[in-house]
Amino acid sequence: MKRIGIIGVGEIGRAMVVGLCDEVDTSPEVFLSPRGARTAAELSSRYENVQVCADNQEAVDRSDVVIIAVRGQDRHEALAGLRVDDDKIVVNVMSGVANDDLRQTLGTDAVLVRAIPLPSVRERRSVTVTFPSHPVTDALFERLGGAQPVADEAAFNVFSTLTGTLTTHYAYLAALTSWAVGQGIAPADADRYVRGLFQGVGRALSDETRSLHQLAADHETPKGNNERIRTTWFDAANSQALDKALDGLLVDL
Ligand SMILES: NC(=O)C1=CN([C@@H]2O[C@H](COP(=O)(O)OP(=O)(O)OC[C@H]3O[C@@H](n4cnc5c(N)ncnc54)[C@H](OP(=O)(O)O)[C@@H]3O)[C@@H](O)[C@H]2O)C=CC1
Repeated sequence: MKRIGIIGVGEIGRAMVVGLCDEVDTSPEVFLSPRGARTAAELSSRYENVQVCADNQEAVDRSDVVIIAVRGQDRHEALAGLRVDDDKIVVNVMSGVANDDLRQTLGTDAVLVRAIPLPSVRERRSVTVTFPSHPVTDALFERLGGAQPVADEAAFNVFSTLTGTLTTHYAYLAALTSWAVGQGIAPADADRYVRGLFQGVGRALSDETRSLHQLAADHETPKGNNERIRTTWFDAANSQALDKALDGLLVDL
């Protein structure tokens, strides 16, 4: 396994380190940038193969694969003046930052791979979309739950748009809970019930022999309660509003 540097040790940087290092037989050497100092210190004390570097350049120099995981707006400050030799492999996880843009900032001919790791890489349970496919980065993300290379950056952006819907899903569950509380149900009871309900739904998703439409149909009695809510709330107007929001995000990526 290659030596891995991480520039930007926040939520996603931490999730990747934990996924790579926690309870595995062999883990790579990991070199962290110093910012996000508390998280970096915690990770280096937890895993003996993880070290915090004096600066971003040292993290790059000691690594074969460099993961750029700062917020997009911080990239110029984080990367300005950084020397990235052409034999490195750079993984760009910054949402909305194209590889051409990053190449200009870094001024390198190194291989650049975009990736969308999600927080569940922490448990090695998340499939990570990548572009372009590269054997080293595909192997890296296989260790974290799977790699799904896509054909071009346009397809990458479609998947990136899909990842923008995650917190809406949680907010939907919170809205259902609030509605029940409004009907007089104790908050803890409503919360526990909604979580359990949708954990069951989540587990059913792992049955890939059934299409999503089939799964919906299997949960629905004709003219029953589920059909009623689906057709009265997730109606054509609501569905079009969702498409419009997704189209808008895709255009802006
Ligand atoms: N969170 C997610 O689910 C996902 C995030 N991403 C992408 O990953 C990137 C990071 O997101 P996330 O982890 O949530 O963000 P965080 O804000 O949690 O982490 C960003 C980290 O970058 C550090 N940083 C800021 N400036 C510098 C610098 N000059 N040099 C080195 N490190 C620096 C920050 O340090 P400090 O705390 O000291 O400011 C912080 O630790 C974003 O571009 C985002 O689009 C991609 C997929 C999913």
